Amino acid sequence: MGGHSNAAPTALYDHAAASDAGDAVMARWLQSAGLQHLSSPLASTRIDQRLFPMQHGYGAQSVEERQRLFKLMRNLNFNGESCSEPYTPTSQSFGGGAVLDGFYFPEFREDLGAGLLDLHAMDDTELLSEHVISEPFEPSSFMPEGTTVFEDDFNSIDSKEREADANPSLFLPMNEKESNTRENNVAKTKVVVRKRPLNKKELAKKEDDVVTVYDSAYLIVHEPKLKVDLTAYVEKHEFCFDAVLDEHVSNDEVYRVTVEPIIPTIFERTKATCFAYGQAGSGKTYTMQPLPLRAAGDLVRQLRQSVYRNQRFKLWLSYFEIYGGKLFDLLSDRKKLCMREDGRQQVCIVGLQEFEVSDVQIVKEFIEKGNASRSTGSTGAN
Ligand SMILES: Nc1ncnc2c1ncn2[C@@H]1O[C@H](COP(=O)(O)OP(=O)(O)OP(=O)(O)O)[C@@H](O)[C@H]1O
Repeated sequence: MGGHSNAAPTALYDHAAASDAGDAVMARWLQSAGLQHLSSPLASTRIDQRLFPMQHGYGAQSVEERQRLFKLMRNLNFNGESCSEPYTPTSQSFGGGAVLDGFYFPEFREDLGAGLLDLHAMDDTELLSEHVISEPFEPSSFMPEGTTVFEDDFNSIDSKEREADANPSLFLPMNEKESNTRENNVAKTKVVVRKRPLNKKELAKKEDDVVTVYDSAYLIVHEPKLKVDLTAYVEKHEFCFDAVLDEHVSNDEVYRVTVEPIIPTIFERTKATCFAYGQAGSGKTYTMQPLPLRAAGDLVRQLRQSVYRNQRFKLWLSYFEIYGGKLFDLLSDRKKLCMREDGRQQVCIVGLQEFEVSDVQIVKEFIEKGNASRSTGSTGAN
């Protein structure tokens, strides 16, 4: 419990004194983020009113001010969370760059904790993290030209940080924290959507093509709807992905956009996974089936390069199916296997047959053997 431990903390808590001290703390707290002009109206109101400046159009007005206030309040929540002590004015610390380090105000916490303003639920991206730099993400084309979300954020960095940024010796190279943050912002998942053409059945029924692809990254779903007076109208829903492939794109192009770019990463001891998701008949099998063989071709080619041959890299193949909640080895007469987690939380399939392969033709034979053992069924959709 530390230095503030006592048997009845609430009995020792002086509301009036804490309120005055709280106002002073509040003023310094706001000042630390350059929001001192908000402190006087806040100081004269009750704490629960302080929590709603944004909802009531009172207090922080500009986007920048709101972001700063949100950041401050979020810090408050984080710092308060680890502490269960009653408020003690003398223990406040405002040292260093941490805004409100050690600040803890039970009344404030209670109101925050009521779920009215769940700061933990907010995503960093919404708040424009201070260390996010526009790389490696491309600016969204939905943003008006010249808009830089980071500009606001840069302005919100306090003057000390700006001084540091202006000094090239401090600014370059990036410190470890910044470089880690930047690395963490690199997308590790790529989502690619493939539109399949209308099938014979859909064409025969003269069904509408409700998906339009544009710019290889966006699609619009046209949803037919009825107004209350039964007039028909179409609602458009726009979605953006890492890539969107239209109905004219070949399986080769799918490979080039999805799997080919991750082949080199495997040789850097990275795990790579490619999976398809979609409703029955949407084209998962059609899309996925050619990929492993194409990937094997590239992998075998890479393995033959002297740099990897010398490192004794090898290619192993296994093929299993999870069907009806059970796991079957497709290269071992559909032998039923168990999936377990080892002491290091690594998922293992106990007894799964693995074959070393060094030739694409052998890979092809294994894939064909496995395909023949797969469970298939048909539905109205496929
Ligand atoms: N891009 C495409 N171009 C041409 N035909 C396609 C395309 N995608 C899918 N098809 C055809 O649509 C039908 C359904 O595709 P597929 O079997 O791959 O769907 P699925 O998502 O695997 O279905 P299920 O989940 O039921 O197994 C197949 O006849 C397939 O040949």
